[in-house]
Amino acid sequence: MGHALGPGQRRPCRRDTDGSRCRREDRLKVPRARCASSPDEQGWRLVRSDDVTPALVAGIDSSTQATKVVVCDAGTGEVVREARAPHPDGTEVDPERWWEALRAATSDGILDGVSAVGVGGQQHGMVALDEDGQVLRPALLWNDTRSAGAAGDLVSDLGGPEQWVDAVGSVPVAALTVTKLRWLAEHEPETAARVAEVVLPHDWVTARLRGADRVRPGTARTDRGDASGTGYWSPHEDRYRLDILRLALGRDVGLPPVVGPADTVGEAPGGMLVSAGTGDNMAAALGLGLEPGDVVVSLGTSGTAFAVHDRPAADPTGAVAGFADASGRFLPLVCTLNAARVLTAAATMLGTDLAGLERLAQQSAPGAGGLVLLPYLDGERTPDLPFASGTLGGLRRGNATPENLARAAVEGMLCGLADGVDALTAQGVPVRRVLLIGGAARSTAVQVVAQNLFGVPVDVPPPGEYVALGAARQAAWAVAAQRGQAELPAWSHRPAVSLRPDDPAAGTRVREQYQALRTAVHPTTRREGRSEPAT
Ligand SMILES: Nc1ncnc2c1ncn2[C@@H]1O[C@H](COP(=O)(O)OP(=O)(O)O)[C@@H](O)[C@H]1O
Ligand SMILES: O=C(CO)[C@@H](O)[C@H](O)COP(=O)(O)O
Repeated sequence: MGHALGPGQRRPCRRDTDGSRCRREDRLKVPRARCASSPDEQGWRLVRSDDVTPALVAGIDSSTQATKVVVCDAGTGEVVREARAPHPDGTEVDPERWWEALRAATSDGILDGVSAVGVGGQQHGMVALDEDGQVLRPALLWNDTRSAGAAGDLVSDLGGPEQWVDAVGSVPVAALTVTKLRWLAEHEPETAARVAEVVLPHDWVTARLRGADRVRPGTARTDRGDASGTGYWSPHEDRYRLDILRLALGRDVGLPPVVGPADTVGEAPGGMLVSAGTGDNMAAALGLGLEPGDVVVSLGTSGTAFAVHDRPAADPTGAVAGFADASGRFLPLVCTLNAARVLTAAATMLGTDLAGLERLAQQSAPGAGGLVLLPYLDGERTPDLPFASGTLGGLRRGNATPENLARAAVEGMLCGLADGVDALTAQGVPVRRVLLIGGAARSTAVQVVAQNLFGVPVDVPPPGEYVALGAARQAAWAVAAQRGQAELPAWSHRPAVSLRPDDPAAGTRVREQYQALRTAVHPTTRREGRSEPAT
């Protein structure tokens, strides 16, 4: 990687080349790897402030579709460099591809001069390692629904949804790691028998950042946020539920220890500190600096609605997952399987691109002339319909236009998340504004529809990689903690575009027609559709 100095190598600082002398009063302390001048007694190297301004931290978002990297000023959070590289499509992937994407994104030296790095990763993915740290099979990702049957079985095995909520805060669906382990035990027993340790995508990438060519059992670390998405770690008890791991896999295997939010888990070969990292939604919460009353609606590969809350969620309907956050609190979250890629699919159907879809959608009216799309194109997680497909309802000769189809796609994607925000409200989460982020939040058509759909003001922060930003903020926190500062560094935020509802009745009508079609097509949800459709 561009940043990686070999063991013992040091990058020269400017003092070495310009021969100037440090004055005591303008010295800063920076980690050892940043500068080749003499160490002081604490092992920090003293360098002139203009040599290290700004002190830099990096955040990595290893998400479903891509790896994104931001490098920030550690003091303010201002992004100074960015890069990205794509991941392969699919619902299972060899973790090596994530590492290759990270190498590609950082190959031009974007991490040069960075003092600490953190990783936010797609949640739930099952990375199964053998006793040598070799990956045993491609990681099964959060959006792989083949473990839906295992999820249903596990719910029954423990005694029902309430028992799951009591144990781990969430009712298992195919997304959760615990169901993937049960699936592995049932469908690939020989592989299951060789598993020595199970880690999550961010745990794996973080361990690789520390320089190892493989992730040997016992070396990876995780955090509360990502651990809470496994289904075998309890957010309210702060501990693994090994009985549940056994229920899924039939035996014990190694799991990464859960470290604290501001902990450092090691150093990269060039000397960068590596922070604990977390799940991507938890990282986004850090990147946005959420306040009580803020609910994030993120429109990436997944759609998520979540908030930072002071107590764990407990929703036996399974709509709200009772996750932990990356700061020591909780992160009640609703996730849909179909978000930004609904728009891509609709654009393909219309023979256009995202810009074309955007134009068409804005030429239609709220309600799309009665055309409604249930956008369950990849099955759905919330509601729990893993093998459902999309449904276009209300189609008439008079409304069969490209404009209405484009609008119905945007409305359908957002209605599922508006239902998600309602589910958070039902859990006692205060909802005073929605923060709209993720790739599809860049779309003006999405913003126009969102404005009246949530019943509260919608703020659209400037386009940015908030997962990576949050991971970088965690890295800055780890650096601060090493200096004895306990608080999460305060970072400034650029102002959001604020959208006030101007026709809430229109939003209500859009949601009502969506709910009517959903009820007609899927009258029950929770236990329905768990069997794969006949082919
Ligand atoms: N202007 C836009 N309008 C609609 N969708 C967009 C736009 N820009 C990006 N996207 C979509 O956003 C998605 C990527 O969003 P992102 O939040 O980065 O996802 P992830 O974190 O899952 O990788 C892609 O599916 C892309 O097509
Ligand atoms: O499963 C969830 C949340 O529970 C997803 O949100 C994944 O964490 C993937 O995120 P993106 O790639 O869509 O950002």
